[in-house]
Parts: sequence; C-alpha cells; structure tokens
Amino acid sequence: MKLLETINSPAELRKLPRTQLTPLAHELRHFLLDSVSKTGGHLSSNLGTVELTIALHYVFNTPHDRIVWDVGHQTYSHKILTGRREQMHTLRQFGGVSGFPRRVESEYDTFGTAHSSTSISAALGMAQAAKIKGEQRHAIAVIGDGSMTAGMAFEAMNNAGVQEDVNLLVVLNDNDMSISPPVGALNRYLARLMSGQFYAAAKNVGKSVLPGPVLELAKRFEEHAKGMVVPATMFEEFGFNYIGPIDGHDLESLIPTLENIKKLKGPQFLHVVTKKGQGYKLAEAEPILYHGTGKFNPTEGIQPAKAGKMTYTEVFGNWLCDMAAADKRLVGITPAMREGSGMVGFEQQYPDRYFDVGIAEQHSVTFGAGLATEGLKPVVAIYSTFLQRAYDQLIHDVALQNLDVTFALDRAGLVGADGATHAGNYDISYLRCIPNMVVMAASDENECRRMLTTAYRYEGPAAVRYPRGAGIGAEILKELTSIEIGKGEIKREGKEIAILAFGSMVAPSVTAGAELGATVANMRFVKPLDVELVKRLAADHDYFVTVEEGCVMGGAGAAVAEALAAEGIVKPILMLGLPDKFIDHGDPAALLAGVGLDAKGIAASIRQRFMSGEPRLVVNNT
Ligand SMILES: Cc1ncc(C[n+]2csc(CCOP(=O)(O)OP(=O)(O)O)c2C)c(N)n1
Ligand SMILES: CC(=O)[C@@H](O)[C@H](O)COP(=O)(O)O
Ligand SMILES: [Mg+2]
Repeated sequence: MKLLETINSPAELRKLPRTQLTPLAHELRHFLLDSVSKTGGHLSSNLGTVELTIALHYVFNTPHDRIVWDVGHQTYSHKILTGRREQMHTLRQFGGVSGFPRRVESEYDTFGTAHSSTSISAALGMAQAAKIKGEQRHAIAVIGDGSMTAGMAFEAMNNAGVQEDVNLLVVLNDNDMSISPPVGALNRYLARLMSGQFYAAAKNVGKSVLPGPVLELAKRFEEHAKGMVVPATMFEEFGFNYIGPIDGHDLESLIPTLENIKKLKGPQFLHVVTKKGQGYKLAEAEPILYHGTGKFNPTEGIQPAKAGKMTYTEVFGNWLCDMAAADKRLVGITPAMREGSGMVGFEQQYPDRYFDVGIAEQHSVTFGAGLATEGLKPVVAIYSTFLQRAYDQLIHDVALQNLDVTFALDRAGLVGADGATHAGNYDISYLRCIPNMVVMAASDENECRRMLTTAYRYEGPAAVRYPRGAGIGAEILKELTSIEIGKGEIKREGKEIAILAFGSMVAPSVTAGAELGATVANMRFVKPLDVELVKRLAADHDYFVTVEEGCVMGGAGAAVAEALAAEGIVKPILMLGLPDKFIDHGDPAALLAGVGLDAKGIAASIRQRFMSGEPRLVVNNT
C-alpha cells in the first residue's frame, strides 16, 4: 500500500518515523500533480509547500495547535493530510472541496482565507486567546513573500512584536514570487537576507541550533552569532526572534528547526526558502503559467489556448494599450494582478507608466489619487472582490476630492471555481452610494471598451465592471468612442413588462424578453441612472423587472426602485439578482442558473410573479 494512503490524519502522520517523511513527500507531490491536472487549481504554490506542510503537521499537535494559511491557495497538501485526500477529485467543483481553507470544511482549517495577508492577525488573535484562556497551544501563520507585502501583514507584525508571551510563530514561505515576479523594497530586502555573508552566517547558525539539546544555549549562540555577523533583521526589530533562512524542501532542516522553535516563548519568525512549482519541471520553469491552472495533461503540460472568444480581461488589456498610445498621461496600476488583469502587454509597451504596487489594494487606490492630483490619468485595474479592501481610500482619497481615477473592475459577479471569497457581488452596492462616482456595467465586449473610454474621459472617479471570462462575442470596434453619461438603450420593444437589465444580465434578459414579449433595456449606467428612461418605461409598461449580476440588496434594482419612489411612481417591481447569501464554488454558468440568473430562470421568475398571480414588489432574496 502506498504510504500516502495510510495517512488519514496528522495523528497518523506523526506516528511515521522521520525516515518515511521524504518518501511521503514524493508521493504527495505526485498525488498533487495528478489530482490538480484533473481538476484545475493552484498548482505551483502547492508543489512548493509539500515539505513545509508535512513538517508543520509532524511537529505541531494539530488541530490543537492552530495553523493559519495565508491566502490558502497552497493548502492542498494540508487538505490531503487532514482527511480529505479522497475528496480531492471534487476540488473547486460544486459541492466539492474548496480551493481554500474553510472552517466548515474541517477542524484543521482554523481560519477561512483566500484574500491575502490576514494570517498573522488571525494567528495572533488565536495565540492571545490561548493566553487569556490559559491554554497551552501554538498558533502558526504561514505567509508567502508576496502576501507579506501587504500593509495588513505589517499591522499585525507591529502588534505582535510587543505581545511578548504569546506562542505565535510566523513562517515566511519565501519563494521569490507573488503570482508574477515579486515587487518592492521588501522583496529586495528578502533577497539581501538570502545573499552573501548573511545567508552563509544564518545557515551555519541554523546548523548549530538544529540538533541542540541545550536549546537555550543554542539560542543564545544564535543571537550572539547573528549580532556579531550582521545587523538585526527588520523582523527582529519588530520584536520577533528571527530564524533562517532555511531550505523549505529539506525535511532534515525543517523538522529539527520547528521542534526547537516549538520550545521557545514569544513571537518567533521562521524564514523558509522554497521554490514555486518544486518537483514538476514545467511549473518550476513557468510558475506563473502554473499558478492557477485548468485541467491539463501533466506529460504535455499546459498547451496554448485555442483561439476563441476574447475575454473581458483581454478587452481591457487592449483598450489600456490603445488609450495609452492616445494619451501620454495614462498610467496603469495593479495591486499584484498583472496577468489576471490583462496588463502584461501594457507593461511591455509602457514599462515607465506601469505600476505593480504589490498586494496593496489600499495603497493602489490612494497612489492613483496622488497621481491624479498632478494631472496624470491613473487607471486602477482591480478585481471587484479586492477593491473591497480599499473602500475607505475610494471614498476618502478619491471620491471626496472628486479625483480623476478610472477603476477597471474585473471579476464582477460570480467567478466560479474560487467561490464566495472571490465573488464580485457587492461592487454595485458599495459604489453606487458614493457621491461623485460614475458606475457602469458592460453588457458586451465592445460596450466594455466604450465604457472604459467613457470612464477615462470623465473627469472624476468612474468604474466599469465586467465579468470573469468571455462575453457574448460582440465585434470590437477599434476607435475609442465614449457613451453619453447616464444614458441607457432599448434592446427590444415589447409590451406590459419592462426588463431593466444591467451588464452581463442584458443578454439573458433579451432572450427572456423575447420569449415573454417584454421590453428590454440595457441600462448601462448604475450611476447616474437613466431616470428619463425609467420614467418613459414606467409610462407605458405595467410591470418592472430589474436584473443584475450583483447582490440585490442596495444594488441596481434598488437604484431603480429609489428612482421610481423619488418620481412618485408606483409600479410593481421584481428585482432579480444575487441573493443575500454566500455562493460557493462551482461552474459559473450553473451557479448563475442556480440563482435564476440565466434566460430560463429570468423568464420563469417573471412568469411566476407577473403572469400568474397578484403583482407586488418582490426581491429574490431568499
Ligand atoms: C487581498 C488579495 N489581493 C490579491 C490576491 C491575489 N493573489 C492570490 S495569491 C497571490 C500571490 C501571493 O504570493 P505569495 O504570498 O508569495 O504566495 P505564492 O503564490 O508565492 O505561493 C495574489 C496576488 C489575493 N488573494 N488577495
Ligand atoms: C488565490 C488568488 O487569489 C488568485 O490566484 C485567484 O485565484 C486568481 O483568480 P483568477 O483565476 O480569476 O485570476
Ligand atoms: Mg511567494
């Protein structure tokens, strides 16, 4: 029997002799590659954390000791070793294992993650709770070098470093990569820690500490040696005991080091060095390509995608380059999502006007605001879900000063395999309440391009939201034309029922409208809403239906209802959109159908409400 098949819990792992751990790591890595190639998922990061995961569960008494994985996209080995091996074929599929840690999924998933840089805060909270409750347990945050660039990680370090008697261990998993190559001064600093005299000294110190039965003596030697050879690291200045860098693929380093650290009191910081994609040559060579994959044949590797419909991300990337060519004032900003946001071409063509600011959404927005004060034209490309991080910056730094910043909001609506953590369900609600904002929702690729142009030319804050993946296949016109601000359009004329659709919901609404003989409007603007169009439709239709791929609460439908109320118009209205609950991972089309947001579901809801019973105001909010 394969070794891996005998391990259904960390307790079983801990019974293995140390000599069996390296063969186990080999099996685990093969399992990962085989499994992820069949399901898709975050491959590179997982291949890089095989040994670290084994070592942590081997040395620490999980789940009594708490491991908090930052982002959580590297937790597949953790899932496999904590009893979920046989469910891995369901990874990221509807009803299956999540791609991230979830408290409801396992007692070993101590904290739900997926947005980065929360692990140190959460683990510190757990460590402090243990202290307050008088419990003896360790809390361990495992954070990558990319995630370490976020302000939140440093807020937590700042707080943790003065909490002297908490059992907190921060493991920095340094693979010298974010999704794209790492950026910023911290990366430069980590590279310095890895290089030359310091690394050599630290390695020797590590060796001295590793087998040390007289731990305190060894620790003093370590501090002494470090003090003699190099200045204290910034992590020590933060109040942590810094250990490392050590080889994160060498179980013979990892396990004794962790065993020794386990005996130390107070905030500890272990710097491990790993390789993204470790053990699978193709992923080692191209960690970005294998960061998040679809299904692929592991022997052949990921093949170039067949030409198909253009994604909205590509539409944005092309628009950005075209607009940059037309206007020298344009600068493009991404908080660490160059590939996902379609900015690879822009960086190549306009390296001086491209800014990857690291995983720093708040900073990306205020940095844009600063650029705008000086007459530049910043375009912040950001996923809807990640803009949540920068809400105060959006209001206080951009909108309040009516600064000219364009927001390209990718991944608006349901995203599929990443699930609830990454769903862009809230942006309509959280944007439309901000004064000065213009908010648009693209219904097809060409409209997306035109809306981006509109947002860019508008002298104030403006956002264009568009979904993950491809659109309907609309022809994209080369010229950069804008749309009149606050003007929607009628897509089809009908009777009695007016469907007011937004963004990605225009196409299925047109199909539903054709089936029902209803009028369908592409509202285009969530804000300013086309109130004249609303009034016109109200004048010659009996029933209103609003449809959006965003939460119903406070959404575009609510904007229509508010406009009707403000105009003193009473009209039965059915608001279709995303319900007041988190929607798990799964196939995006199936998920949309599941909440009634495909053509069939829209038609069915309308029929049920207005064609068979008493009209009244209904929100599909259950
Ligand atoms: C707040 C936030 N912004 C952006 C992302 C997208 N994202 C996921 S993983 C990742 C890179 C993380 O790098 P690192 O922590 O070094 O882990 P690695 O991928 O190298 O294993 C990014 C930018 C995110 N999950 N959360
Ligand atoms: C873990 C994480 O946040 C990213 O890797 C994310 O999964 C990327 O999503 P897209 O595939 O939509 O770019
Ligand atoms: Mg990294």
